[in-house]
Amino acid sequence: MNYNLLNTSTTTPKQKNATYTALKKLLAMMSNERKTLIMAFFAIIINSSLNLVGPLIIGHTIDKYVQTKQFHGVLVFSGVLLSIYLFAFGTSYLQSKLMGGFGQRMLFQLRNAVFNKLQELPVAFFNQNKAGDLISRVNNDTDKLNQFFSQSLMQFVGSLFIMTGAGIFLLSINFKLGAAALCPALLLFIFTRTISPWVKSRNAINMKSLGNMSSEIQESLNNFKVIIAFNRRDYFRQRFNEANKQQYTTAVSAGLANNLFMPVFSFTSNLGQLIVLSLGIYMIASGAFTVGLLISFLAYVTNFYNPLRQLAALWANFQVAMAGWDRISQILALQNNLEPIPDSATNKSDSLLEFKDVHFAYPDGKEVIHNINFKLEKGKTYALVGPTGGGKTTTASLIARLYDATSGTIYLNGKDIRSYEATERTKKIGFILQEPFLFTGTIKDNILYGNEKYASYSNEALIEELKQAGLEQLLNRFEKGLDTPLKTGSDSLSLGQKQLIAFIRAVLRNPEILILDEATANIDTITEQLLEDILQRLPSSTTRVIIAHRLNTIANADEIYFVNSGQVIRAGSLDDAMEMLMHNKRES
Ligand SMILES: Nc1ncnc2c1ncn2[C@@H]1O[C@H](COP(=O)(O)OP(=O)(O)OP(=O)(O)O)[C@@H](O)[C@H]1O
Repeated sequence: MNYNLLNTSTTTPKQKNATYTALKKLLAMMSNERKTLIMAFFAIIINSSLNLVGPLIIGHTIDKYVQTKQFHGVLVFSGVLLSIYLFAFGTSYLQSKLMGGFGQRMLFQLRNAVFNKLQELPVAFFNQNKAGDLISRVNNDTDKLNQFFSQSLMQFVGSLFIMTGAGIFLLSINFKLGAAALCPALLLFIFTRTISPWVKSRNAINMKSLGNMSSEIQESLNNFKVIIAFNRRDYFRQRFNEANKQQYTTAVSAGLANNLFMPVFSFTSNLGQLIVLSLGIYMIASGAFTVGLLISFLAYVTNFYNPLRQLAALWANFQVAMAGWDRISQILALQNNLEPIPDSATNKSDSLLEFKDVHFAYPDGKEVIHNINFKLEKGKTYALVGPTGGGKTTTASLIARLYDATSGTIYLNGKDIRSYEATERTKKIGFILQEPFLFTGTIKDNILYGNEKYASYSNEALIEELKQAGLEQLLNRFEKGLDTPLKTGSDSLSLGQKQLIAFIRAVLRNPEILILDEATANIDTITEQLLEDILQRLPSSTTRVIIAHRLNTIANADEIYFVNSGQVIRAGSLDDAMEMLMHNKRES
């Protein structure tokens, strides 16, 4: 499955209905907000109606009371107008409050939905996408939608309402003149429909480049030590400058596209007035129309085109929001291709773990594992040795089902490894990675990560368990023991210390298969010996898979596999493995 979001744009012109489909999906997510939306809708309709009657009352007051100097009537209608304006203020406030709350709840829900989806996706997804771009989608793109919904949607509805009212008045006073006045609006409609996909694509490109810029910032912040050590500040400054420049260009282009609506809408409004004026004067001259009617007609044309002009700005916001939604829905539409599948009854294996005719290629790369076959038995220790880039980590990743084989089958306890639920599989297989990742929290939080069995244990009870497994000596190396605070990305711990915590975490889970991928590479020889003793004390049924470059670490292995150029060969003894490594070195 292709997880590369930048190669799966949903904004191609081919997908004509993409906006509407996206909108429908978005509204479906908001189904529990129906009551709020209906209330806000009525508030804006009442507000718009009040705004429509205002001028009528003013006209009526002038004609009936001002011209006849009946000041009592003027006073009464001023009071009526004041009440109307106060009521309009109330409905406008209510609408803003409802939609502001709705926007924030939607933002909260959307960010949760996108983040939860990210948690579900497999390693291949994260290999193919940059963290900076993903952060931009979770933060910026969701906010574009919030802005549209909290600020623009109901204005959109209100403007549409006033415009429709004015349009009906125009057509009912004089159909022919009304139709002529509305003609430019038809042209405008065609123009908007034609240009909208282009405007949306400008906005999509702009958001993509914003994501790209976030990736640049993220990369340089993550690797600041290397940048400083190699004095590459200029290089990153230049890369950031380029990304920023590109962002500037795409933002200008999107801004121009968004702002194109406004002058075009103003022009059509003026065109409408001009048509009414010229035709109206002609009709007055031929006796078919009156001056009074022409004045009210012009007022309605203004009432029709003014909200239309406002709609232009709102339409641009809508395009920005839809481009954002496209980018969000790309993530939401992804499926984890590592979901459990039904187990096929054939070709069962009698080993603890078996690779049968396994081939593997990374999603966007060439094949790196070629037709490998090997078995792991219960309780034995296996070593994977071989040159850098030979395929050891990839083989281990396949055992842990971080990826699925491109072809062939991997059996765990005789069942296709793909048929296990993730919780069951991760309980059986423990993996200590080359670069262990620790979360913000304490050592206790980190070693109990994903371990339900000990989640409710007190420190004392947990220390007792650690003692049983021989792990307490490792914990004692940290001043505050279980309560030692850790910070993500902080350098308060050495790599070796991090490896120790990852080791305790994996061993405490008591997995059936424990994979150590260069897990002791940064640990001193004495501590390494201690780890070796702990490994020896694991239950006799535990199978160990050790990947190591230092051959002394695999001296106790029952079986050694030589992994080179995507092939896994049984190496025999440690001496044979050494010979294979030396031979490989001489050849390369
Ligand atoms: N995420 C990835 N995407 C594409 N190719 C990858 C990825 N990870 C590894 N590879 C490629 O797969 C091949 C095997 O890599 P692997 O990490 O399995 O080797 P290794 O034997 O563990 O190396 P080392 O001893 O350096 O850890 C290499 O050619 C590498 O370039």
